[in-house]
Amino acid sequence: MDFTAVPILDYSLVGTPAGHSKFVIQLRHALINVGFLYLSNHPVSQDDIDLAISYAPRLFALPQGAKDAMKMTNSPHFMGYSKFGTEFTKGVLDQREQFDFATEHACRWIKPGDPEHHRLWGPCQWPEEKLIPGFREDYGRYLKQVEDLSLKFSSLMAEALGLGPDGLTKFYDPPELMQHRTKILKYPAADGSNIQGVGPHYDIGFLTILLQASGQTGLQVQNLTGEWVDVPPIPGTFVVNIGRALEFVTRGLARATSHRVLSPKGNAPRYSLPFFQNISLDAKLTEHNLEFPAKILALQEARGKISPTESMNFTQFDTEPYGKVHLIGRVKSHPDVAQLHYPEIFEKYFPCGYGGFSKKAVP
Ligand SMILES: O=C(O)CCC(=O)C(=O)O
Ligand SMILES: [Fe+2]
Repeated sequence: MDFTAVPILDYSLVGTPAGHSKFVIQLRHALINVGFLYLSNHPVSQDDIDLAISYAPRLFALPQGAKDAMKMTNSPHFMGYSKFGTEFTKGVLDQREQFDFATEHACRWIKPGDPEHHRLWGPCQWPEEKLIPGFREDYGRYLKQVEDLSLKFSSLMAEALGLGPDGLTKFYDPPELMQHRTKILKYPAADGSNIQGVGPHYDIGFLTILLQASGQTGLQVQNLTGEWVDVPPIPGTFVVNIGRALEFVTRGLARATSHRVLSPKGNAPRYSLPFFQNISLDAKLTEHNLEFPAKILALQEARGKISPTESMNFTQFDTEPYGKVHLIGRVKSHPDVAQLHYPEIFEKYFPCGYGGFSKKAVP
């Protein structure tokens, strides 16, 4: 049976042995058949969530000059501000404005010849403290809790896939090297039908934890037959989804699910705060062969085929390290940044420049 709604999983079940087993069975179903789930009763402080949500409109309301001072084109690490209408998904302009942040590190690209994806590590661009006092500290505290949850969740996913709780740890760097990414997103309201807030795509890593930070709908996911299913905001929950890297290392057992956001109708913008959990940027995914129990593989068999989709992002895991695949994704999404900082990769993916792409409604 194909899904017509995204399942809700109750994280508080994990607190007792019987509940833990129940949660793992529900998670197995969600990973194999859906690729998306809501997580309720999670351990992230509701006060910190409310604070993070309260900063989003204030951040976008900063004077344009303050936002431009932290523009992403300043940063070879793809951190900072992207004004409305500068980001592409599969060659079509997205209708959103955003700030990108990541776990902060010194840049790991030291000299020519070092892997290019080592330039993804680097400092963030933060707004001046006096313009939005407390934001950096409060948002950092929120992110740390989401990161901790994401790592616990990886362990639960490993159990659900029959690998045991440590079955996925080999894909992660030690904590001092891990770089996770996050965005604060604003989708302005738009008239017209099916305006592309962000186009159909997959996420890259093992999992994404998304906070829908306003009441507006717009997020949709594609089920097995290719129909778009709404994922409306449910207060008190996160949306968790599987990315392409987990799908790759599990040979399709866990489903990465194509999703998109349609611009909200009416007057109010939609805000969201995704947290993209990365694995090691140096990981070569083909070097790890995971063995799954036959009874779990039978569930993949029972799922049947997934209809073809127009989302074909992140296809190079068989030849490139994870970080390089990540970098290629960033180049395609942010060609203006790539043109300045990665001219050779830019040239490869945009041999005719990117000026020809235009606004298009999605069908
Ligand atoms: O804004 C959302 O709800 C989803 C955003 C998303 O899918 C992404 O940025 O990868
Ligand atoms: Fe996404």
